[in-house]
Amino acid sequence: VVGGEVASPNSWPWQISLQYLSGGSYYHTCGGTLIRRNWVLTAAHCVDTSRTWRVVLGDHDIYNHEGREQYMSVSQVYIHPNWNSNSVAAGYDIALLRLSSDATLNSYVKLATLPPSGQVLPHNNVCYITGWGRTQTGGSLSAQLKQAYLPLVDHSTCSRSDWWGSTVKNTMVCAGGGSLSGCNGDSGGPLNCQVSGQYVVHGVTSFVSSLGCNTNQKPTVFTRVSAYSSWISGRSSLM
Ligand SMILES: CC(C)c1ccc(NC(=O)[C@@H]2CCCN2C(=O)[C@H](CCCC[NH3+])NC(=O)C(F)(F)F)cc1
Repeated sequence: VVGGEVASPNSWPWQISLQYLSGGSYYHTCGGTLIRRNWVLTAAHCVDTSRTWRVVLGDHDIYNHEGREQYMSVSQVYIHPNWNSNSVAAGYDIALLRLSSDATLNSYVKLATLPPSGQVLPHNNVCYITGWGRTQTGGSLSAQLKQAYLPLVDHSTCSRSDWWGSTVKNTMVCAGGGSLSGCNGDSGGPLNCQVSGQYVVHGVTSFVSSLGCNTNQKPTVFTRVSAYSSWISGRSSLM
């Protein structure tokens, strides 16, 4: 997350850290969202390599054990069947992880609210991106979970030729576009949008400009969760 601030600990209790095993240690690579006690929503591009994954729930500082964490192993990875790793512009950048056991829900770990199928929010809707991603283009990951206010950008604006043009599809959501943005390592995490006073996870962080995370008129682009409701509910038996 470029700009914004460190979140109050566990204030986004559905945010998870997706980590992979390498040389006996686990490393943060992506974010994700807890949607059922044993299901996590993330980005396909996060998990399209075969690795040993773990999901950390209730985390704040990814480099320090603070006692609220739950470390979950992943029993199955379901990448959207239409995902093509050579074409993030085609969309389908969404995946579900089945956890080997159920999360314990408490004040630090809660299930996200997902939008109704097809819901598209208005331009400038209040949204926050959260994640442990780089804090500057080419910078390092954030130790503590960060949040940044990214107003929603409607499709007509986001698909303007001097914005993302035809790269952005209707199955995506744009937010920000100024000096605040997501950045590498925020992938797969939630775009938390305020709807009737409640935060709803409307996006899965997908891509930013390769010219720089907070490139003007290149908002952070998210997979639109409401475009994949039936796939999510069908796969995670979520009705
Ligand atoms: C569709 C095409 C024009 C296109 C648009 C944007 C990009 N962006 C990028 O490649 C930048 C540079 C580092 C990773 N990255 C990204 O945007 C990666 C996803 C890459 C998926 C493709 N392999 N996503 C993130 O960094 C983010 F924002 F989700 F945290 C690449 C291609």
